[in-house]
Amino acid sequence: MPEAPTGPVELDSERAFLGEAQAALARMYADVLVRDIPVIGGEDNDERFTNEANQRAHEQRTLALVDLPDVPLFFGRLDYEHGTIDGMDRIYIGRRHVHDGRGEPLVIDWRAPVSVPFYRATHADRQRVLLRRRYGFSDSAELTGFEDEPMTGPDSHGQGDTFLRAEIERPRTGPMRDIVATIQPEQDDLVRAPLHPSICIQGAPGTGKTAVGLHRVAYLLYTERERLRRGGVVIVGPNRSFLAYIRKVLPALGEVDVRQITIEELFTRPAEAIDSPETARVKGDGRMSAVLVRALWSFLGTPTEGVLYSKGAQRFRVHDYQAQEIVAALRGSTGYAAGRKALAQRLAHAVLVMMEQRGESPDDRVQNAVARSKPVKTLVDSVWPKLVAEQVLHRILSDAEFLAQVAGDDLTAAEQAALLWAKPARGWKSAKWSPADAFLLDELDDLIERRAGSLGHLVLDEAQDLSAMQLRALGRRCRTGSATVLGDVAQATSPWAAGAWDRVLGHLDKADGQVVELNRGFRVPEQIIKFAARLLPQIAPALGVPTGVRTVADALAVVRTDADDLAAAVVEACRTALAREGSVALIAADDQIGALQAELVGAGLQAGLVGDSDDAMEATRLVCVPATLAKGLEFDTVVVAEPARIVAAEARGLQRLYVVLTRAVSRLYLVHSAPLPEALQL
Ligand SMILES: Nc1ncnc2c1ncn2[C@@H]1O[C@H](COP(=O)(O)OP(=O)(O)OP(=O)(O)O)[C@@H](O)[C@H]1O
Repeated sequence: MPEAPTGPVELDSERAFLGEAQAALARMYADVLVRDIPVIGGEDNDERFTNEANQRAHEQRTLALVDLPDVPLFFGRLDYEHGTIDGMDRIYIGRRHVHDGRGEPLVIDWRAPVSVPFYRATHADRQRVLLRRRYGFSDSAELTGFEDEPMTGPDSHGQGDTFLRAEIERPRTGPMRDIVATIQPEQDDLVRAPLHPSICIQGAPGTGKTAVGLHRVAYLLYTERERLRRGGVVIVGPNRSFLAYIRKVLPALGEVDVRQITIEELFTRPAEAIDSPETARVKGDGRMSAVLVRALWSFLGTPTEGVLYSKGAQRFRVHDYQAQEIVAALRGSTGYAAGRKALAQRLAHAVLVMMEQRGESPDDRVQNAVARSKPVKTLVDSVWPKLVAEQVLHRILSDAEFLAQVAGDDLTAAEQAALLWAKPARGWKSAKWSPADAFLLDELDDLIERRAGSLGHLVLDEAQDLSAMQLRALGRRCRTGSATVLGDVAQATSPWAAGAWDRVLGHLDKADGQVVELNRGFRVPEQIIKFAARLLPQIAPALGVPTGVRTVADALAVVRTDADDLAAAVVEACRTALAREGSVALIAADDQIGALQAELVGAGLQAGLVGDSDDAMEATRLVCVPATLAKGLEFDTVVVAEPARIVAAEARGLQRLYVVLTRAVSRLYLVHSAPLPEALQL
């Protein structure tokens, strides 16, 4: 943060206030620790559940009040016109609410309505604010200065920008930081957007999508805590390295109860087989949903015999044509399992009607007994067999004739061929399922027995990579909740990506969601983003060129070497990068990164490998990143080795390169021996 032009006396008094607030937070923490947790006597399920919930709430409240050593308690101040807010002309704004024990607030939560002008007030619309003050802190959260922006005098443009720039360029040392002190107005709009409808944010690299998504979660938990507590909030990210990178943002904002997981972790079936990219693409395609419906319902037969039910000497016959009518009426009008139950009940009901016609007055218990009787069960089992999802999918993937019949016009012959197993498992129980199969099975599970899907809010980061079938599965878990969808179509690297955002929202079953765009790039300096954007006409021609909010001197350097000298040039570039402050990454194709890491270590540099452990990015200042794990990450300086090899590694290699080139906050060194992709040649 810039050293602010402030008088030492005032700075001292601000420091004293910070000390007071810290002492107050410590008291709040101590109060919660000693507070008794209510315990209800008894051991039945309800009581145990309530006791556990109370215990959990207490633990979370305690955790939320821990004073994190490197997170300042407040970052801003607003001086209001007298009388604007009850009893307070000045508020300190921080990550959480701190009070003095007598009900007087010392620090106001950034999410409270009175804090909004900190982010939104302008000279043209100052919202009764007289002065906006921003504080600077050292890495150990020591108050080092402040900068004032009087809102009444002449407009001193750019003070906020100086702060923003300093905050972005503050050297990175570990996981992602929150941006609560410098949220920009266009970001604030999205952070504070209501829970419904869902929103979808398309944004170029570094426009703050992830940051906005996380702050939005914190905001929604503040405004809708009760509603969201019931269903829960889940953040779905592309891989463990990314989740490790963002894991500290919400706790720093006082929110410790949000699950952050990969999509595979949300679905519990272990993946034991691997699909080719083309097979995975077809399995992920939204057209598969119609194929699954047809496949499932094709297991239904037509009754050729009716039911003969005997009670004592009496016989009751439901004719085959009656059974056929019942099956036809039920087919497609209910879930599969519910239809099976309903068939048994309707057949029993037909028997009951006959009993009544013969003068009996049977009740519900009789109907249930008939529904469970052998003749009814025999018909139901043969016509509407009990099924599990695996049985249906096993048949689709192993029986070419069956697949052709249920594929209808939805899949081409080549697509059907891509789906079929080369060596089908003998039975469904011994089949090995791939990651893409998990979503087909999930959809079949739901077609068989519809699930509730009660998540309160779902955040999907890097959503451009999700397939239609993945999105449908996610949407099913959040039927009544809402979603925040974050992504960039230019960064779609998966062969199964679902496509345009309105389609993504449709697959999620949130077609009323609003698509908004962020286009000010905060992370990447202008020179680098312009360079990377030369790939856009090939990878995402519909997108405009993003803008960078900063330029950095010597941001981009391209080094050409012979193939034999590549490793040495990479080591050299990493050494140069390490001479500056902040984090450094070497990014290379997955099949090259290991060898380059060995070269770095051989040259005496400490370099961990992202993907090896959750804390790889904190363990060493220089890390090696396989290109496929770079998404969503950022580093002060990035060295990219051999871009052509990154491009050649996969079908959407140019998109992957675009991701890789846009990871740098300050500097990008490109080291290559093979020619650069044509669009990047200088
Ligand atoms: N308002 C802001 N104030 C300070 N830093 C910001 C702001 N907005 C974004 N940043 C910073 O810019 C960087 C990029 O943000 P983020 O990772 O959220 O972008 P993204 O749009 O998700 O990028 P990508 O598409 O590459 O994943 C982060 O370091 C973030 O902290």
